[in-house]
Amino acid sequence: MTAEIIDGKAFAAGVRARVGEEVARLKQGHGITPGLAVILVGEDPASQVYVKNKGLQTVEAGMNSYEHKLPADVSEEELSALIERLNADEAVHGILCQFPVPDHLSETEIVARIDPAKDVDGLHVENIGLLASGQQGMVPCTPLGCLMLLRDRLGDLSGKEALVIGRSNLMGKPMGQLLLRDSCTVTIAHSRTADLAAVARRADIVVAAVGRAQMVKGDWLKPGATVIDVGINRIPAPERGEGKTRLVGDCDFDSCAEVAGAITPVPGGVGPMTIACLLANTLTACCRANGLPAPEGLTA
Ligand SMILES: NC(=O)C1=CN([C@@H]2O[C@H](COP(=O)(O)OP(=O)(O)OC[C@H]3O[C@@H](n4cnc5c(N)ncnc54)[C@H](OP(=O)(O)O)[C@@H]3O)[C@@H](O)[C@H]2O)C=CC1
Ligand SMILES: Nc1nc(=O)c2c([nH]1)NC[C@@H]1CN(c3ccc(C(=O)N[C@@H](CCC(=O)O)C(=O)O)cc3)C=[N+]21
Repeated sequence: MTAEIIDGKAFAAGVRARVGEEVARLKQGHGITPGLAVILVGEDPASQVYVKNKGLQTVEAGMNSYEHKLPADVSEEELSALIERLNADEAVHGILCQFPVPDHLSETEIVARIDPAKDVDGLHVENIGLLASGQQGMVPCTPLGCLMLLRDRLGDLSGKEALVIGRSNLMGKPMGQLLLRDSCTVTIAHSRTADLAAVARRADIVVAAVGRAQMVKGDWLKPGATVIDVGINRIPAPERGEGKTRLVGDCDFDSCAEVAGAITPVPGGVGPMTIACLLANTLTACCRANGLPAPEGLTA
């Protein structure tokens, strides 16, 4: 069997277009423009690229983008003061602090200071609690993007055996919650899981969020399984020239594509969906802040 390639890049473009239409409607009907503030601490080159892309796509969707670049040695007090200002700013509906941050700052503390209603990353304990208890909050962007791709391919997910590999707060845990909410039978695996290959062989859905290049092999999969590869790993690519690198996922794409029914590529799979869902979450937050119904199909 040769898997269908799930085109996350094209799907994400569709989500962004839909967000753009809803933003235009908000502007016309209510005179409101959603705004997203992104905070970048330090000068990590990969983070700079992501933040730039987020800003460009935010503006493309018709929303306001506010970038706050802080020096790597910014104090916790200064960062907190900025978050307080953004919490109070009515033009700002979403706030994201790009991670990782330098070691002297605490990601937990940063997230705790963001107004939960503006927490478009869905990382605040209030949003985690709302998701875990089946209530409406902000859902983390990457799991939301994965869920959209799965629903699009499989329709109703109820009764499916789903395996999430990885238990991080950012990815594995919320992904498990979302799949449970859609009535999958969910297994969350991690570094202590015994015989991961045997667990994977039962799964109709495999979401890999491990951070280990090409770890999941084709012979671990149930034939026809749907595979969502969240991993973004840069590995040496001497075939492209000396010192060159390329991006690969957590799945060994070639062997997995022989067995899976469908699989997301890296790049061009989950990554673009993350940014599209960030825009969708900002729109959702803006609607809720203004007492308007959030557009359907753009949240979980
Ligand atoms: N496409 C996108 O938009 C995004 C991509 N990513 C990518 O997704 C990947 C995961 O990210 P994140 O969740 O933040 O990573 P973390 O490092 O926070 O979590 C990794 C998880 O994988 C588990 N793990 C590690 N090794 C193994 C193993 N050998 N077998 C089984 N499980 C293992 C760990 O288990 P334990 O808890 O036991 O240590 C941990 O729960 C990364 O490649 C990251 O770059 C992340 C966010 C967004
Ligand atoms: N507060 C916070 N929230 C995040 O959601 C967050 C973060 N910090 N820090 C870093 C991770 C990683 N992340 C990605 C987003 C887009 C792509 C993406 O667009 N990837 C492209 C390729 C990009 C490239 O070529 O480098 C793709 O997969 O096709 C990847 C990874 C969001 N993260």
